[in-house]
Amino acid sequence: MANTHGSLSINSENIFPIIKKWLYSDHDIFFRELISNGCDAITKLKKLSLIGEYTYPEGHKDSVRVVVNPEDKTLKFIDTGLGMTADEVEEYINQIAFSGAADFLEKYKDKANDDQIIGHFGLGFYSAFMVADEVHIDTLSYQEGAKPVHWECDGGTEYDMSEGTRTEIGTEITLFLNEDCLEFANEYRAREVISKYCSFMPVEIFLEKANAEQEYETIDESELRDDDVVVEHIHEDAKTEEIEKEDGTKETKEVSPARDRVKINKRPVSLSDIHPLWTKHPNECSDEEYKAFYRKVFQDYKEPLFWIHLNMDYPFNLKGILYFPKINTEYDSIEGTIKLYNNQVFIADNIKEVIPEFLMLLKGVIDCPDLPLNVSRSALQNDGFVKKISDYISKKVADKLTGMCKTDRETYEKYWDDISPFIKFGCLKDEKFCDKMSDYILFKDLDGKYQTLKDLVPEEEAADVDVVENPDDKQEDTEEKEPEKTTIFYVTDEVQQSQYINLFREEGKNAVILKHNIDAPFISHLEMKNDKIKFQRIDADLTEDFVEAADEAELKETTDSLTEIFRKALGNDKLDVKVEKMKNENISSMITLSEESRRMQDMMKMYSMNGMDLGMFGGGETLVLNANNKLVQYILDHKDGEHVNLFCEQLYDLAMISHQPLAPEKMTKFISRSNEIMMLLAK
Ligand SMILES: Nc1ncnc2c1ncn2[C@@H]1O[C@H](COP(=O)(O)OP(=O)(O)OP(=O)(O)O)[C@@H](O)[C@H]1O
Repeated sequence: MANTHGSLSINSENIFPIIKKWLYSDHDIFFRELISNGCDAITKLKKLSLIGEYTYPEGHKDSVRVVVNPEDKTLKFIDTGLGMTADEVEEYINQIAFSGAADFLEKYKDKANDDQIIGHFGLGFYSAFMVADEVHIDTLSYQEGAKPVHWECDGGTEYDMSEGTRTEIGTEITLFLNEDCLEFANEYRAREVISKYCSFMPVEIFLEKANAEQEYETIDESELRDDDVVVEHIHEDAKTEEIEKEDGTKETKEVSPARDRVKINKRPVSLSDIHPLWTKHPNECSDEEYKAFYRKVFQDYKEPLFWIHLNMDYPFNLKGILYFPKINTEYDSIEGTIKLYNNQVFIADNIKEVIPEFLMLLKGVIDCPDLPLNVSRSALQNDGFVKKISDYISKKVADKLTGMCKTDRETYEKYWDDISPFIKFGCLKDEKFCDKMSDYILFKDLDGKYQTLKDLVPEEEAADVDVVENPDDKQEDTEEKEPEKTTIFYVTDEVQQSQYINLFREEGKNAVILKHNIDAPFISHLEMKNDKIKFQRIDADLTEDFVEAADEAELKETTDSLTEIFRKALGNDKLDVKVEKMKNENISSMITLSEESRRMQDMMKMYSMNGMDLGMFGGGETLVLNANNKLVQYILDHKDGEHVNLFCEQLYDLAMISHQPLAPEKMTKFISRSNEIMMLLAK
């Protein structure tokens, strides 16, 4: 072949400085591009062999070898693929790849940040110039009579091509690293990058260091494989030990038998697992394999709760495994990772255009060969196909969860506390998911029993509820009525709200426990979707079940007196006081705060900045005093008594404590007042 010198067919004077600058943020990506080109070439040759166009030489083994050479500052990528003829180098490298790179730049030159390009697919071979001043290709095509080709380019727009010296079919790409990128010739750095992008590529990948000293390992002769290079056969004699018997005599015992061992050249270990678990059929995978895969990929040594294996061929190809990790109760700290692959080539973590947002709280891998990846993220967002993938994934997750709830309720309940924040978040984010899940959301009650919304609000009851709850409320039929609602009582803190819980229990009533941050927005969402239900925290109001019927006039009089006494004692003339005759006479005082006010306060707290005065959002609480309680009666009868102020303050604080945590200065006062009261007792 005649030596050629040519000019690459692009307009720009020199695209390489642009490529370098452009893709600076993750310029380790050239590893992926070059290794996946090698894998593609190997796959193509395999196909040719399958259709009888090519026969592999004896002992052939597919591999991509990456050879780092820190002394020479080079990096080589050597594959056993189909290679290229001179014409092909001309076409694929000089013309197509360059125009690909030029197209790429043309398309994205106005985009401000490179995050908009998924994985920079389409840049391919020329990504090598992101780190190298000069690149050589040495290739030999599988085609009969093909001559080896040597190609080189020093990062300008000119290349040289001549006959090469390669004798094995395949391609070797040599990068002469520029000074800024010498790190990539470091074995450990190279290993790190290859592990990041190529852990599951479909071809074995071996990393080597040029001129490294040969390492050895010793194995049993029975384990010897054909491709091992034997250095030495070693016969090990049996090992014996002398032991003293009970009667004092000695005996020689064999501790390990004689064996034949072989010293061999250390076997290279592939950096890629060419059959990742997601490519297998779910029936072929054991629980242990799923767990081991999880540990390996996510470096998480806590066991996942369970997993969903996605496996579909139609209408698009998608495989993957989603794990539900064990989380703590604060959903803010859940940090998931969904790794996206395209034909076992890693693309990126957490691409929100493809993976539904709420699923990012999980950990998992998704391989979708049909994804159009050489487009910008904004284009992906508007791509109907991508939306279908995303919908499919969330549908599958809902199916798995509902299926589990139906067929294995016990396990579902066992996991519920861990998975509920995730499911509730999903319901807030994805209407379809919410609709599918709505009958499978569990509510844990005060007895630790799990119930669905249907159990809590049977349909007939919801429809008839006006008869039950509001017998007097027979409005004119013509007027449009608000639908009557069933109230579901809930507890957010079992310790703090224990006084109310006890009241509920005494009356044989139940409540559900909703103590996670996500529950507040979640119940609002449920109320919005279902106009027959209303959630009310257990301390929002005293329901009629807890109080006795009383003479209204008498109660009003008592209320007026107690209001005056308490307002004076607490120095708060806006204090709301309500007096009730409660069935349980041991309760002296309680705080109620209407559901609406409390939710508003909680919301304000959540959105308020640090250091913002929350005092302005306080208030609205009502102090409920029990007219049946002896201490309250004492106060009423001794309003000018010596210690009445002390009692009033203490009663108020005691009521407040079971409603919300006391502010620091109030807590200090409460403690010193308690001491004072004990002192009085001691006298
Ligand atoms: N190691 C290789 N062995 C054989 N052919 C190769 C090799 N590397 C590149 N080629 C040829 O050069 C072409 C251009 O490569 P390049 O990496 O630029 O783009 P691509 O692989 O087609 O697409 P992508 O953008 O997805 O990488 C390839 O399509 C292939 O035909």
